[in-house]
Amino acid sequence: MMDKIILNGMKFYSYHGVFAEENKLGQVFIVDAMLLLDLTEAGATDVLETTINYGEAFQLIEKEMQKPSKLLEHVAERITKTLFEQYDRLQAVTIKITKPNPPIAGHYDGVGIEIHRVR
Ligand SMILES: Nc1nc2c(c(=O)[nH]1)N=C([C@H](O)[C@@H](O)CO)CN2
Repeated sequence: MMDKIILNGMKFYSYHGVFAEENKLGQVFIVDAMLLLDLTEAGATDVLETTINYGEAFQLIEKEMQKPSKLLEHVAERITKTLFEQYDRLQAVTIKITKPNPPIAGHYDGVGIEIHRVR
């Protein structure tokens, strides 16, 4: 079982979507990220440089969320690519993106996607 760094419920106001109104008005997105890596060394040494700084990971995710895409799948793949490029120690990642208020009539908590990628 792999160790995890978890960033849950990150909220961003962004402009992703297949409809022009979404690209123009924007909406709230919720991102959950799970970074899988070995945390043994950080646990033993108490040194930040032996792990992934989740504050820095947040900023990388925030930067990707600011670049508009049509599909949530594309946003999630961009986030994954950035994290793998930035962190050699990252072995796998799960990214979930939810739109709580998309332009879809009905009652629901949200719609979205989740991807899991292994290096
Ligand atoms: N699999 C997906 N389906 C849809 C997406 C998406 O990103 N992935 N997006 C939309 C619209 O942008 C949505 O916000 C409103 O219908 C539709 N389906």
